[in-house]
Amino acid sequence: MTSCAERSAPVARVFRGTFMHSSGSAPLHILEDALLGVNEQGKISFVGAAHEVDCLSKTWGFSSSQIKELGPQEFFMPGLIDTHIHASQYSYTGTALDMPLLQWLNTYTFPTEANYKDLNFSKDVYTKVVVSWCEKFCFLASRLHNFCSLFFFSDKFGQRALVGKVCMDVNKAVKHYKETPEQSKKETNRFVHELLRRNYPLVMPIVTPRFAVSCSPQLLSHLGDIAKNNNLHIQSHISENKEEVNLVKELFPSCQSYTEVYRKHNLLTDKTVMAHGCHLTDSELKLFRDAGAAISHCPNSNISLCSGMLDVRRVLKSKVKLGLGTDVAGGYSPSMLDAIRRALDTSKALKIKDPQHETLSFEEVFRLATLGGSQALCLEKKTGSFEVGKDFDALLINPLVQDGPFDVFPDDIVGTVIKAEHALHPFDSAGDDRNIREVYISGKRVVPFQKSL
Ligand SMILES: Nc1nc2[nH]cnc2c(=O)[nH]1
Ligand SMILES: [Zn+2]
Repeated sequence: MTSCAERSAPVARVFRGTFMHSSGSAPLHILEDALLGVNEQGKISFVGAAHEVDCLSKTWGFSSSQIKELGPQEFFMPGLIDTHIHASQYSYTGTALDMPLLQWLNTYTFPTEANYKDLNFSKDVYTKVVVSWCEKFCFLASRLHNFCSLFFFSDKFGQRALVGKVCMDVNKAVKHYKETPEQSKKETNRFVHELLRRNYPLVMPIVTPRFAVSCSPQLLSHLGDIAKNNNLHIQSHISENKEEVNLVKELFPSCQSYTEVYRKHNLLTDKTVMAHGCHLTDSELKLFRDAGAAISHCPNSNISLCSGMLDVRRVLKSKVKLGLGTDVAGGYSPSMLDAIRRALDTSKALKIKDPQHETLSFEEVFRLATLGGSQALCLEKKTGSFEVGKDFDALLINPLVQDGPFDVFPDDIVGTVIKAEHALHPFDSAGDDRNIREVYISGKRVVPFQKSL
């Protein structure tokens, strides 16, 4: 909480109610009857107790009529951060999950993604993607063609996003769906510079080699150079399935491990997030930790494609940064609430296999979906929790919404700190969009949508 005395810029919004968020020291903090101020730049100016209202209003120059009061059962939580999702696979979400990874890519993914050459098709899908995913801040992995419309729509709808152009120059199954290393380098440079030139406040480029199987060493080197020269984020896939791991060993015989392939090409940095990592060895986890690179845990996809089960406890003990991802369409749900549930399920399945396994707590998974995601994307100074100076990225949750997905009995959730926690559990376990009354990104309310958008 901030003291009453430190004032910088005037506040634009003040909220009073319950706030739930995480920190490095505790997976869940519940601030009851708190006041939170947001300045005109969308940053959190102060977090204080409601009984300090007189002092805070004098310091920050707001009147009591400006305070927006939450209902007794409502609470704010940080926005859910999806650290890995394929915008271009949105059109077949929930279908075609009957094959293991490499066959699935060849049979469904590559032919579908090749259709994005059609500008109308790509615009149609990308608008729906950004609108339907607005309950969280996405991290969108785009593909070879027409990716520019994706960052345009992200900006238009006030979405925070890292947008990548998928790069691949090896594709034996769908031969027309690939580029040469030179084309891929040129297009990535064009994409990066166009996006940087537009200077969108919340949309940034991310360098995206698809994965080592579909990239030549030459292409990996080009992409590593682009990321390094422009200090960019990097995303890819790693050690998702055992067949893929063995194939990478064959394709890159001079590298000690899959992780080494990326490290050698300057693609393992503190701004790297790699999806999956189910089969990483201890020495690979050490490479991740040393580089400050992160893993995106995508449990729905890992189960749906029978890829493996990531031992999150082991990753956390190795001090590797970790967030959650939906990995649509390998994962069949674009909801981060689903990712939370599947992460808990996977942790429990590991316990069934090995009774010594220490399952993740509900609160730990909540932290992975919020603060963990911001750390994985190297955005923890900007978002992920309600700290002064961070952007106000938040969901306003009403567990008692009429005709909602579950019943909560008001007497159970109003009152003490222990009881307030009981509002979060049913939302995370059984809630859905109906419970998300409002979404704020960088202080701006983006849901419900404004008609002018
Ligand atoms: N789940 C998943 N894994 C991949 N590995 C390489 N490409 C992909 C993809 O599109 N989805
Ligand atoms: Zn993926």
